[in-house]
Amino acid sequence: MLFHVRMDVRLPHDLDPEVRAGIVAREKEYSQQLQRAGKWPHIWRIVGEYSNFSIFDVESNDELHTLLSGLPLFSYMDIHVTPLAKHPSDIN
Ligand SMILES: O=C(O)C[C@H]1C=CC(=O)O1
Repeated sequence: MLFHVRMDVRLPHDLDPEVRAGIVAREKEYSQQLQRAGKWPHIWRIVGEYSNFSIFDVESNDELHTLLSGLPLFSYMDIHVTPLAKHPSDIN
């Protein structure tokens, strides 16, 4: 199942810089692990924003929720999920 996910990062401005760097480093490792596993096949920066558009390829809503709620930045993000279905005009 494919999902389009928008993540808007909202880190507090007064967060300790070392804590922030640690969370961001763990987020990168977690994200790249899921990308290597094929669960997170696309991630794009939204120009001018601390936000991304991503595509997740998972077995179920529950799996997506588990993966998203495991993000080290989870409590610092607004996340919007859109389930995707095959378009009838898609030739692939
Ligand atoms: O920077 C972001 O968009 C937030 C987050 C998603 C993956 C990652 O490494 O950081």
